[in-house]
Amino acid sequence: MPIRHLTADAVRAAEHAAGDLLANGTLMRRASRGVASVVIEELRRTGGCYGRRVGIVVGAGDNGGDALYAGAVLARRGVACVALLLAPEKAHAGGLEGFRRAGGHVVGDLPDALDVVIDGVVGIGGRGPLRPAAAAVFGALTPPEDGGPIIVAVDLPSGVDADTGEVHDPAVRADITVTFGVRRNVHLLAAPQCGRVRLVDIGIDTTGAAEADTLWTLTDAEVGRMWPVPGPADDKYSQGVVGVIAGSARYPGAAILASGAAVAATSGMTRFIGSAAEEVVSHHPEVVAVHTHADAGRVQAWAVGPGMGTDDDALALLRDILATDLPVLVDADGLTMVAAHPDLVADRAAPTLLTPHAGEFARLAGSEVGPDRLTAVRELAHRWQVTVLLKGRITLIADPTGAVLGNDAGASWASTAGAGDVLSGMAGSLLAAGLSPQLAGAAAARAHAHAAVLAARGAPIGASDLLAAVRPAIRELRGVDAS
Ligand SMILES: NC(=O)C1=CN([C@@H]2O[C@H](COP(=O)(O)OP(=O)(O)OC[C@H]3O[C@@H](n4cnc5c(N)ncnc54)[C@H](OP(=O)(O)O)[C@@H]3O)[C@@H](O)[C@H]2O)[C@@H](O)CC1
Ligand SMILES: [K+]
Repeated sequence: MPIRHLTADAVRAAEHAAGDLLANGTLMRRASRGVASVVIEELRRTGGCYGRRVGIVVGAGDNGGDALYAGAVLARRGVACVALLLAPEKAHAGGLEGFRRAGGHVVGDLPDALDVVIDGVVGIGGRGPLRPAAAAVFGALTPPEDGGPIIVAVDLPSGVDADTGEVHDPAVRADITVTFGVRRNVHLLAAPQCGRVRLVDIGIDTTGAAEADTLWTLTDAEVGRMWPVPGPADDKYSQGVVGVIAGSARYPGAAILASGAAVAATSGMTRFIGSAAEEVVSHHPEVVAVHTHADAGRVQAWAVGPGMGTDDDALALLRDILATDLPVLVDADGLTMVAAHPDLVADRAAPTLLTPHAGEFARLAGSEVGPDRLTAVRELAHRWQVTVLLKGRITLIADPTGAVLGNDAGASWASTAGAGDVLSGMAGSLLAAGLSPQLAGAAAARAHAHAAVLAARGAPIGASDLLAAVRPAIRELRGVDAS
């Protein structure tokens, strides 16, 4: 089952559906025990609980209540707990009483030399950036890498939007985020700001949430299982033939990278059309490369665009390809032409996957992506009735129905010239193998990100290194031990 992320409204609806468990405070007690056990685990990992020091920053709502009840659990374990109340008159009364009774102290300033700071400023009820008092507290902390406390956020790092993941300035940057029942959009969309996300079961049922309130992520195992590999009855044609149109004789790089990635991603055949046909074959002799569409032979899907140029010939070729009833991925120069001639995709009934980065997206949509990337990508896919893969550290893939899959690359090593060409070839290959545009995009994004991490191992890479790591990445996702 893919991992589900919900909007704040959908989370609240699930909490309300829990009835008495919400009303009698059971949900909050479970949530706070979850926060406390994550903090205890962290303290044990670094020497134990007794005599360690935890500071709690408490806001005006139930998020502060979670933090105070968690402080009470910690205080009973012998942790020295202090709480700074940002709005003393609004602090959660039951939580504050429990905290004091367990031996916690309320302070006017956080002391130095804390081991952990708990961010209980705001959760899903927060709006906008940290207010000045909270900003001053977090701004004064020494970063963990310089010996300062680690920051554990309750539900989400305060100052980051629960639904859009917009990181306001200022906002908390957490080392660990503890959330309850189900992940929120923020945990994917602002993953780098959340640190490690720990999900605590509090006994709510979130399965009834509407698709419009849901953002999905595939697990590695799911990507591994859906990756097409040859079966006993397969031949080179039955696995899907992909056609790549990329690069030029003058700039053959995109052609070589995209077709190489298509070869690496699946075992079927790769065809190529373009003026760089000879260069492609010299790098990848298994590619059947020709100069014109008329000579190309049959394919099951096309990946078109990287480095192909935007002149009249390129436009005519793109028009021909998009006029077929085959699945087509359009990237880079292809997107520039589609942005200028939306009629190219307007009447397509066959699956279409557009793979823009933020700049290309703005050209297609007519406005910048903005801070709400999720809504932006959903709207463009709906408006154009195509699947849109918006690239970034967090890649979002929206289909025309509004369903969105997201992929956190986990690192930014793939931010290198030519990496997009590799993604096009991989996703095109998966389209040819019969995956839907959304699954092809999401699976390719996951394997691409994994390949980047494997290739980099802590040092910068180029797209050729990334390409070389595509097979090892697929192997790992499939759980195959190659040794
Ligand atoms: N319901 C349950 O049983 C469960 C709930 N759970 C927990 O409750 C949390 C939601 O609690 P919530 O609804 O009380 O909202 P919450 O996020 O604490 O704060 C909102 C208040 O903060 C303020 N404020 C707003 N923006 C601000 C800013 N930028 N900077 C500073 N302050 C700001 C604003 O107050 P104002 O000062 O404007 O009057 C507003 O009223 C949820 O995330 C989870 O942790 C769990 O225990 C599971 C069970
Ligand atoms: K928080």
